[in-house]
Amino acid sequence: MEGVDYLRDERKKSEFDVEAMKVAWAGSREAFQVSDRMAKLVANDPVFEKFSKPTLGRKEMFKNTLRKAAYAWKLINDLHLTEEEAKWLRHYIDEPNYTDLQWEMFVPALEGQGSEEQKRKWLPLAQTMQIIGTYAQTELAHGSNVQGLETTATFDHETDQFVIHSPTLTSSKWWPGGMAKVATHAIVYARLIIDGHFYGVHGFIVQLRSLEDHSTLPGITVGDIGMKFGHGAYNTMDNGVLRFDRVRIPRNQMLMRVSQVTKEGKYVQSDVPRQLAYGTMVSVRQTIVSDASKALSRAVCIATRYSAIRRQFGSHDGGPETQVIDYKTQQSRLFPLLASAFAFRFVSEWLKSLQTDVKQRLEAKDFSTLPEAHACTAGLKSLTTAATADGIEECRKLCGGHGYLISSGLPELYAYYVPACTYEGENVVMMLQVARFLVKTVSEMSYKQPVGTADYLGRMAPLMHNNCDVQTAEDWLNPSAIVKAFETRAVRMIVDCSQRIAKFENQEEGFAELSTDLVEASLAHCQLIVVSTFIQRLKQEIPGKGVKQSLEVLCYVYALYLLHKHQGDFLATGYLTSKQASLANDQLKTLYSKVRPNAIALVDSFNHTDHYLSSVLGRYDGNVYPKLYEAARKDPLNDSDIADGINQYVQPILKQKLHLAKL
Ligand SMILES: CCCCCCC/C=C/C(=O)SCCNC(=O)CCNC(=O)[C@H](O)C(C)(C)COP(=O)(O)OP(=O)(O)OC[C@H]1O[C@@H](n2cnc3c(N)ncnc32)[C@H](O)[C@@H]1OP(=O)(O)O
Ligand SMILES: Cc1cc2nc3c(=O)[nH]c(=O)nc-3n(C[C@H](O)[C@H](O)[C@H](O)COP(=O)(O)OP(=O)(O)OC[C@H]3O[C@@H](n4cnc5c(N)ncnc54)[C@H](O)[C@@H]3O)c2cc1C
Repeated sequence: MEGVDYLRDERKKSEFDVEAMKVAWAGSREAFQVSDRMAKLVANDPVFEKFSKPTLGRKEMFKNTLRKAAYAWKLINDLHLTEEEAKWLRHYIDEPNYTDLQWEMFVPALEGQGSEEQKRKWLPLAQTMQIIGTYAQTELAHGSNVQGLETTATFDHETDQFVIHSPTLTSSKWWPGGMAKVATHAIVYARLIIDGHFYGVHGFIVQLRSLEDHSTLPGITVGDIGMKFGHGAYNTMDNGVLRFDRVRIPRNQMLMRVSQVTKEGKYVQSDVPRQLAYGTMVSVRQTIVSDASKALSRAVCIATRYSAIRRQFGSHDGGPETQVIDYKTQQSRLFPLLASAFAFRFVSEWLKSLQTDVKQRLEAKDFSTLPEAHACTAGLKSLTTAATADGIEECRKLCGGHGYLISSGLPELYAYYVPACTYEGENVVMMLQVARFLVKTVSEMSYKQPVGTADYLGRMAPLMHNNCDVQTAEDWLNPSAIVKAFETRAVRMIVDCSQRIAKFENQEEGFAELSTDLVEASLAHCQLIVVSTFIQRLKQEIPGKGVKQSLEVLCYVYALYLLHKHQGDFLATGYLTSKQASLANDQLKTLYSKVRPNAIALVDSFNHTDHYLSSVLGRYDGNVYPKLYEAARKDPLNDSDIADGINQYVQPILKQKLHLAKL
């Protein structure tokens, strides 16, 4: 039998309706149809082929990406694609480029931080790509600490302008995507100075390049920061360095929704919280959570299909060897990742609805849920990107040696994905923001009832004293037993930290001293959110034969895998006995055997095209070995029998007339 037959047989084992599961994964039939249509559009268009990428040099690679982006823009216009369709189209092209910054950061920053007048002027230009923008916040010496940025924007009364300046080498803007070669404009974050007084960091719209000939404008020095991790991966993006030598911009190019500077040089703070100036980061963090499920599902799809095809050991009397997916160890590494992909998918949907709610409230000047939204996006960004980056690497290992080949799709995916742990808020720094929110919530509880994702903190008294009542492995197949375990673990970890911080005279010092424990407590809180969201999702109607049941199994896998992985926390906080933890692990193993027959159908439900996967190991048809051969044959080293350099450097060695005795 060949891989093709193995996958065909696997698909027959499925116990649920795959087409209905595709809809459950996508969120709705409409969402499925849009993403499916765009995936096929990209996969079937030769302009978007990506197999040649690993053999291209940086300049060719960059130019090729520009070509694809231009073609995509033409398609978007010619086919009158909706915003949603255009988003999916760009996603499936699968090459980081300047348009990511344009649509994910530049436009949202204008929308979220611009005044009505500014939006009227700048948004149409950006939305029609008459200007191309980037988000220039990070500097050589400061990324996480936004208030530490050094670039200055000094108000000049006489000319009614701001003077944007990079006073030091370390104030050079460093990292912004699309900035080195493409962007014509940037939203530059700089310290506002009026009459010698500092007014904190604000965003300013600054033109970098001529709209006539694309040359850099006077006072601007801009370039690329150099190659990044991996060969292809993020190197299609021109991350840039930028310096200003007293560049002047009109006063009305400071983003003025949150605060304004008048003609007289008066600083006016609107009646909105200053944190709204960080709003772009919050909205992108939500997108990053959604992207985590896409990247993880992609790696899991490759590793699962290949694990069903790959056979090692266990052959008796010349019979077939064991499919590696049947090894319990393979299942215990792979299936939690499969479950995590679904968990991240559902939590990202929930986070999106939370954001929509916050946006509506902000418009009505209700800022009460802003801290929670910040904590949720920061924490879930951190949790999902860390787990996805680790998960992709685990999938590579699950594919053995072939996983290390570029043609497996996994090394490129990993190199492309890992910076998500750093950009848009370094993961530990983000978890500390969650910790700040939790500690503050606990400290305010005597007069303010916690709500939303923190409401369980309001049930502190019972949660601090109850014990788990699970007695058999089956008892763990109970959503309320699971939620209670996760709530109790989180509450006890948070309260423990809060109590220890309270003993410090200086609370900030206490926070710093306990930061390692605080990060763990924040992770426990965020895991509770993911687990609860998965459980809540299952309470909704989910049509299709066996779909809900399969998702229930995955939900339990996700929760009990976390419980097993972090059993130290669960035991240390005293809620579980070691017997109960061990019963959870027994149940987990039973659940793996329920996932097993559905594994291939579950990864088919992601609806990933072969183009998107770009993996010989993850091919839908399972025709792995012949295609591995074919991909290898295409390597430039195989163009000729005698490679360049052999005659020059190898033959002379071979032809030496040295005698062994003389060596
Ligand atoms: C999917 C497409 C991908 C596109 C490509 C991605 C390209 C990448 C782009 C980038 O990376 S852009 C640069 C991103 N940079 C960051 O994310 C920087 C991270 N740092 C920060 O966000 C902040 O500086 C900080 C770490 C949150 C600290 O901020 P600051 O020092 O100003 O504040 P604090 O004094 O700590 O906090 C004050 C107060 O405000 C709360 N808060 C902080 N941020 C927010 C927010 N975004 N929304 C609401 N509230 C916020 C914070 O918790 C404090 O609250 P209290 O404790 O006072 O209640
Ligand atoms: C691929 C890529 C694309 C990017 N694109 C953009 C872009 O378009 N625009 C833009 O403006 N920026 C961009 N960035 C920059 C990115 O946002 C920053 O790198 C990120 O915010 C992290 O900041 P940093 O580099 O200063 O890390 P640092 O803060 O220097 O982190 C270094 C270490 O210090 C630790 N640390 C820092 N502060 C604390 C603390 N308070 N407590 C405990 N530990 C701490 C961190 O956990 C980390 O381990 C990009 C970065 C990458 C990698």
